[in-house]
Amino acid sequence: MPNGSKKTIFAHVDLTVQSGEIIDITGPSGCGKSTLLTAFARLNRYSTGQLALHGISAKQYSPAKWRTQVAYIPQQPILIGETVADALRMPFGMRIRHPAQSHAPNDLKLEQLLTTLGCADIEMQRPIHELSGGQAARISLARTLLTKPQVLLADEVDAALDPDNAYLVSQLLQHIATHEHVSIIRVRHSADDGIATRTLILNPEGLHHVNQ
Ligand SMILES: Nc1ncnc2c1ncn2[C@@H]1O[C@H](COP(=O)(O)OP(=O)(O)OP(=O)(O)O)[C@@H](O)[C@H]1O
Repeated sequence: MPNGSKKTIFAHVDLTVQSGEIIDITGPSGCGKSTLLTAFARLNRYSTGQLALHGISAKQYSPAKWRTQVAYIPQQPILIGETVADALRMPFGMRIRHPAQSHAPNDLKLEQLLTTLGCADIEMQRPIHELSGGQAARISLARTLLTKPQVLLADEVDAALDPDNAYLVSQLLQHIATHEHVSIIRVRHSADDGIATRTLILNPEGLHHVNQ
């Protein structure tokens, strides 16, 4: 707050997520959904609480190591480099890497990944500034998947997409959850796309079930 005072947006959030689950978090604008996802990713310095992955406390991880396992994907994809291939390989040039990232994948491997993920329509040498919003969103997801996170935090990643591209992104997320056993937590405002295993609503008292 401007005068230095503090305001609690929500409290008492208690959430356990299984491998391969897709959890949707909804709630009115400003209730703290993005704040919650950034807290899970240890990107929010104002949040307090306890996080663990497979029972191992987040305190055992450096923030950077934690984020290789618990990856936050913002609504607006940030792709770095000139081509799709550059953007996909970007994490492999970073100083802090997951062991799975020690070798940058070659072109063949990247092409196989894009095909597997239903992104074969996006050529590897395509300049990233020529990608549509939907294509950029899918490349952003593919890049994150290459680093083999265990949890994906997707912050309204389909909000700005047309129905066809939103459908492709939703299919991609379902594929990741089913075949890679990645746990996915999505913040969404859009209509139910049928892939969530649970939908939770965030309010000042915590997370509550909407369905089931
Ligand atoms: N850096 C900040 N400084 C002060 N207040 C902030 C900051 N970031 C967010 N807030 C406040 O925290 C609250 C939660 O914001 P957050 O973006 O998490 O909400 P949200 O539920 O994701 O909203 P939306 O659905 O509109 O994206 C809001 O009241 C917002 O004004």
